[in-house]
Amino acid sequence: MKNPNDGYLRGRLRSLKYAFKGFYILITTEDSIKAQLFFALIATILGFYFNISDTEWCLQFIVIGLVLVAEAANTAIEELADFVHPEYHIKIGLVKDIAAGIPTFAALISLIVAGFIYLPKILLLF
Ligand SMILES: Nc1ncnc2c1ncn2[C@@H]1O[C@H](COP(=O)(O)OP(=O)(O)OP(=O)(O)O)[C@@H](O)[C@H]1O
Repeated sequence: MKNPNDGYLRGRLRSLKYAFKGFYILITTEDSIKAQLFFALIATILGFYFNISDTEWCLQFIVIGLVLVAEAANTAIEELADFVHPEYHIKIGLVKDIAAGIPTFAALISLIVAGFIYLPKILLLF
């Protein structure tokens, strides 16, 4: 929340503090984020193993970021939905289903990118 006594710089620093607080909450408490960080680690190991190019590293990090951002957005929407309406409601169900679609989009795109990067390299092994 905005503090009216804050100047511009102090306001920005306060926002940054809250942003890192959210980041810390996500990486320490959210199982879906932890799972995606684990997959990111596996992808990084694969990247070194197959010696992927600089462009492929960039694409890989972009889709890892996309998936993590999507999971974070899904988490925030779920938290808000549970707070606004903890009881069963068909609209809350719809909101949560749509929110769950966000990381699904990102995951499907990341699978396609992974296919482009790794399939040719894996096929060369046989
Ligand atoms: N309050 C509610 N009202 C109606 N349907 C709900 C409600 N809460 C959850 N649901 C339904 O159950 C599904 C799963 O909800 P939940 O909150 O458990 O999400 P999740 O993806 O399993 O959560 P998490 O990411 O924490 O594992 C939702 O997508 C929705 O269809």
